[in-house]
Amino acid sequence: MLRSLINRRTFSSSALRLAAKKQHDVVVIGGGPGGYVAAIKAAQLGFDTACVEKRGRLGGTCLNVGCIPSKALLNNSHLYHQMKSDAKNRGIDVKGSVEINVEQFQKAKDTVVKQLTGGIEMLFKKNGVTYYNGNGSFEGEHSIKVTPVEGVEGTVKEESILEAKNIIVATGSEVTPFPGVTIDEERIVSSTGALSLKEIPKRLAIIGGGIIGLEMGSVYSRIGSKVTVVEFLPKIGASMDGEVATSTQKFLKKQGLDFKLNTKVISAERKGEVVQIAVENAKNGKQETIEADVLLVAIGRRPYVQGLNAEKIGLEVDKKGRLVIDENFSSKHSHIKVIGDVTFGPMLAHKAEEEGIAAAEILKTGHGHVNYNNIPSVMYSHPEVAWVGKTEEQLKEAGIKYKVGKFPFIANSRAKTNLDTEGFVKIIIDAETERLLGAHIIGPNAGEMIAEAGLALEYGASAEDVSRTCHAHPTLSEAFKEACLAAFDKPINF
Ligand SMILES: Cc1cc2nc3c(=O)[nH]c(=O)nc-3n(C[C@H](O)[C@H](O)[C@H](O)COP(=O)(O)OP(=O)(O)OC[C@H]3O[C@@H](n4cnc5c(N)ncnc54)[C@H](O)[C@@H]3O)c2cc1C
Ligand SMILES: NC(=O)c1ccc[n+]([C@@H]2O[C@H](COP(=O)([O-])OP(=O)(O)OC[C@H]3O[C@@H](n4cnc5c(N)ncnc54)[C@H](O)[C@@H]3O)[C@@H](O)[C@H]2O)c1
Repeated sequence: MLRSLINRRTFSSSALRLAAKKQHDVVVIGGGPGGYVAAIKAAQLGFDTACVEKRGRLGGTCLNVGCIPSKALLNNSHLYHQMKSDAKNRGIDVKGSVEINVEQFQKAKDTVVKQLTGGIEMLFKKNGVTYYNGNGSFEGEHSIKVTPVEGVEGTVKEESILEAKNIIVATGSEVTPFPGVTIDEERIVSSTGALSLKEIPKRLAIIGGGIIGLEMGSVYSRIGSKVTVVEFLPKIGASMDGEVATSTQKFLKKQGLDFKLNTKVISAERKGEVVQIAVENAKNGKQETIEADVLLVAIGRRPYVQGLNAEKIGLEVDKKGRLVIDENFSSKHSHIKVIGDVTFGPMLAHKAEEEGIAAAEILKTGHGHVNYNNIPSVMYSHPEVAWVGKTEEQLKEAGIKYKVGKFPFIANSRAKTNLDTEGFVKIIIDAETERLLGAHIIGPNAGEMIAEAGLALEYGASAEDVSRTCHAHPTLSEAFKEACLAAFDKPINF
């Protein structure tokens, strides 16, 4: 009896020792741009940090099925399109035909995804972050259960409990389903399926003229699909400035995309190898059926909390399914922070990353900051569309007086040299102080140029401050300087 008691004691103390091994200062659930950045920052700030990720690869939606693979397809489809339709004009004679090799097109994308996701594992090792390849769920306010995920390579072999002083939830988002439409990722696809099509569809229909619809529409239109975008609203481009959205639609139309705005999808059904989409014009009630080889459903994304067991500790969820937090990213339990797509704000990788850094800093110092007025958006079409700060519509609604300066790329020497002159820079400044309030760019490399606007906004620069800053010649960014000049005075070159 005594012996078995002693044995039991020995067992329970060794069990305690095991549990002690799995204690961490910070446990991050989710290894996307929000979670992995938060984990690295927390480790750099001196916390013993762990990150739990269930998909078997770090990097989240962004690196695996989002930003990175879509940009690979966008870049390579643009090159193909240029070689095919623009090379001759530039004095490049292509002998023989230019063809898309779908297998290699996909492989090039998969290679970069593998390299970048593997790179995060290396960064974890370098910064001392412990990586648990499994599902994380709440067992208690300070404990996370890690369980193996069936079918996932390298998943943990057995269940374990992590005790954490602090927890950061970064479980991201998933595709919003269209009621009544079954996604089979073959003929009716989400963005994930659209990134891995084995054949180029002759006809691609897209529900949703937001960023995913327009980026994927650009890819497939360039490589030969007839693309039709069905959008419920009178404008495309989700949160784009109205004038910019109209111009964007024009250049995409010129590239061959068809748009059905103010149009409601009534049903969509796969019939063998064809998808039939019944739509109705919201203005005149006219109904028609669109046939497509592939239908992409891209009507937005919704927060993802499946398998998290958030209800066990009473984490609050709002009507849109977002985990509710205060201005310090705190849930109702102040040691549990929430960041990225699973909570409020734009669903963007760089927004999630900023929050990851700020949340880790708050844990360390009590202070951390994200400027939600200065989160850039980029659509990686060609030309690119990028914007930051306020749109004209927002300023009108807020009753703020403003002035606008515009400069077209047709008057920019670098754009002309590159035979790439579509678009303009539009700067919005406060009518009185002339401080930058917003910048909206359609043009080559707009996504890089928008960083200058971000810096100007962050430091409260006026249009004159920017225009008095020497910009190299000949560069596209001179168009940004000229638009600033135009906003408070007159441009030089137009
Ligand atoms: C096609 C597409 C293109 C995009 N392009 C861009 C772009 O160009 N630029 C941009 O800024 N944004 C882009 N986005 C949006 C961007 O991907 C997201 O905003 C970003 O990934 C959000 O980061 P996150 O860390 O909040 O969530 P996610 O990246 O979704 O990561 C969350 C991770 O948590 C894991 N997880 C969830 N629950 C658990 C659990 N219980 N246990 C363990 N792990 C869990 C998930 O497996 C996932 O890997 C794109 C999205 C899509 C779909
Ligand atoms: N380059 C980038 O930064 C990038 C690229 C891709 C995705 N993302 C992010 O991913 C998220 C999801 O992208 P998304 O394009 O799916 O969403 P989105 O919110 O950008 O656009 C969805 C579009 O679908 C329309 N829509 C909604 N319901 C509809 C219906 N029933 N019928 C027709 N149209 C309908 C909306 O009006 C909107 O224009 C976004 O938050 C976006 O910021 C970013």
